[in-house]
Amino acid sequence: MRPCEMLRDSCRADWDAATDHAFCRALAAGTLPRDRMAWYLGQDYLFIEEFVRLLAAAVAHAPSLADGLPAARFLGLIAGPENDYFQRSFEALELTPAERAPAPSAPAAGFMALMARARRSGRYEQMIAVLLVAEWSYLSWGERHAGYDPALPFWFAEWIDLHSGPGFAGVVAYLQEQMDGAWPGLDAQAAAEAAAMFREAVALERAFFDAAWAGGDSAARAAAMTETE
Ligand SMILES: Cc1ncc(CO)c(N)n1
Ligand SMILES: Cc1ncsc1CCO
Repeated sequence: MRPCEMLRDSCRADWDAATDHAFCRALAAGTLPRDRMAWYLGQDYLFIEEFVRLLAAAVAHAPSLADGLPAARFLGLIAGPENDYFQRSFEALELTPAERAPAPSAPAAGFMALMARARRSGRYEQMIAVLLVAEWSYLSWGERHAGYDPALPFWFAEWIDLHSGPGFAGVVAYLQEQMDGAWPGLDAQAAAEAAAMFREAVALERAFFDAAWAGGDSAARAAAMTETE
């Protein structure tokens, strides 16, 4: 089995929950309430900066130019069309200033910390582990919903487009190859650290969709109130 498949299978329950989530099913069906999409986009945009820094670090640490170029091209997609998607969606969904710059939820804060840790490790395989989870898990749900109703509003339709199709599948295949290529050269400790990062990232993907589906801050507030009652 490929190392990347072995990693995925080591956290299969979280993987399956993250890649076939009720949040994504509602998004693709067009039934996701506006407030939940606004919460999700506001939270997701909080860590695009850490993501860009991490991806740039992977480019810097790639073993060769050929290994780094696909990541460099993908960086252009995030900095361009994906960033534009966020700005247009913020406008169309009329996000308030508070919704645009929310306090990070626990999973969003967890992602920011994990991405910073992977970047600062200086270890290419740790960087690739976090990037691979982010993109592979999103391709897995995106492909599931690529046949959406063309009447879907653009803030749902383009989020699926960004995470499906041959171009994005190529990004994921590249990240899988980078992980598989690095794996045989790792000692036991380095392999264990990269695997732990992979699993932590998958658990965070699941927790992030759970929080977005539960209603984000309103659910968190309700839970906090119940706790203090
Ligand atoms: C939480 C999260 N994971 C993955 C992606 C796709 O890169 C995203 N936009 N947000
Ligand atoms: C926007 C964003 N949020 C978390 S990761 C990321 C970039 C990859 O889609």
